[in-house]
Amino acid sequence: MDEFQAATDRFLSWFRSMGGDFRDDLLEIKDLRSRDAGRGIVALKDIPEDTTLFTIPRNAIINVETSDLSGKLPGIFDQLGADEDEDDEDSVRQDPWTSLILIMLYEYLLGDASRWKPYFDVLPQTFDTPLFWSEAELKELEGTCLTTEKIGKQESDEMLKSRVLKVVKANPTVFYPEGTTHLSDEELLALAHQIGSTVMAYAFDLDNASEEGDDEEDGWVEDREGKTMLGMVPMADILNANADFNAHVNHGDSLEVLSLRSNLPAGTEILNYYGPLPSSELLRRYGYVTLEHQRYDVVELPWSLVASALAQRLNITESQLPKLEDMEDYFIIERDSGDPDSEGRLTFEYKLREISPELDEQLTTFLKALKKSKPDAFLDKRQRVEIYSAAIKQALAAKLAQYPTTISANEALLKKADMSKRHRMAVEVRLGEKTLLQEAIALVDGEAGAKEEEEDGGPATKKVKTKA
Ligand SMILES: C[S@@+](CC[C@H](N)C(=O)[O-])C[C@H]1O[C@@H](n2cnc3c(N)ncnc32)[C@H](O)[C@@H]1O
Repeated sequence: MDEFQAATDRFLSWFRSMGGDFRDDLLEIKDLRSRDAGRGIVALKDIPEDTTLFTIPRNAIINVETSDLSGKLPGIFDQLGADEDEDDEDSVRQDPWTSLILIMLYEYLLGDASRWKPYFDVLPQTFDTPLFWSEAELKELEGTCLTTEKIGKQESDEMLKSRVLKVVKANPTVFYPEGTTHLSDEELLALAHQIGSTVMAYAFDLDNASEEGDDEEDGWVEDREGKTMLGMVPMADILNANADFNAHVNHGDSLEVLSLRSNLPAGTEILNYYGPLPSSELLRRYGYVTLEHQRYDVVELPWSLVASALAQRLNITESQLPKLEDMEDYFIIERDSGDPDSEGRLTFEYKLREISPELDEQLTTFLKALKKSKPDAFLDKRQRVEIYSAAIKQALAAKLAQYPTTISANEALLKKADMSKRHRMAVEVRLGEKTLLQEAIALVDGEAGAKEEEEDGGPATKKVKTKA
């Protein structure tokens, strides 16, 4: 038996010793590394709807309530969520994130003495999230929503140093068991990143036991800025996830994972749901992409591209364009993708129905202001409509040109067998965004034609609103 399987077996016995229930008559934890999916849980038999697949007692969860660290450093966790005290130089403000990272660091450094050691042995040590990509790998994401700022390496370095490392270094006797070697700053930061990334991809937002029945978002962390309690939930986090999913986590006295579908055939992977995330965000948080998430892809169109297209169309310099208050810098373009059905299936026919209501509003206001400040900028409504469509189309084309390769080059790349996982994922993110941009250009062309007909007194196409 290889070490991977041995670690899985130790984890399963430990899970049971903590009071966890796992239906091994129905399920198995499988090695899915051949398809880059780590461990996952697969049905051994056909499973009917609403079957409880496994149950996790709350004492098996790692969080502020179960780890001894909160008893050892009460001051740190008592002020969870409180505002930073500017006058107190020693005060280090913690949020649900940083407190869970501290707790995980503490338990990890305890080694064999941690109650959760067999669980740590099945958690990952390497990640494919862009935070860990080389400069050359990151270059493949050029043009996409995953900007350096969004990936946030510098920001997370600073956050970990000021809130996590500071606490560890101030309390060495708490974090380092007797006789263990203290880590250098560099080693500690690397470990904090590893743990931070585990929390990002594995932690659950824990509903309070008393709020039973409130199962919105299946308990997965959705609002990472919020003040809710985060926890690591062994076994529930062995589940992989997709936009098309078939299981659901119920938060009660214990956490229960239930099947969602009227029938889950033997051999099916049990899948959780991380929410309607675009490929870029799935990659940023979890380090993978899937075909099913592509419907949720988004593009960020900068206003600067629209403004420079306008200036070019009107034959004026950008500095001659009006300056309005409260201008948006970016506009999100996304399809109307609907929601998965009650069994987690993607039955809704997704479609791009409008470019962006916010861009429409800003551009319309902008063109009105332009007409006021430069009455000869365009003659009539028809010309304004033409300029409106042409500027958006030109901005979309300019955005399309910001990606390193064309759609056909991307498609050819994806047919190559020898691409690295990270390169392939970057190409898929790029391709998804470019496909959406092409749909957007086609939509503008269609709408421009319809508007011209409307101006000429012909039939008008009714604009359909996208989801709220
Ligand atoms: C909560 S864990 C799931 C268990 C994980 N497979 C493991 O072996 O520990 C989330 C991580 O699993 C992987 N993952 C989840 N769903 C996946 C999927 N549908 N395809 C590929 N990898 C997936 C990603 O690496 C993600 O960061």
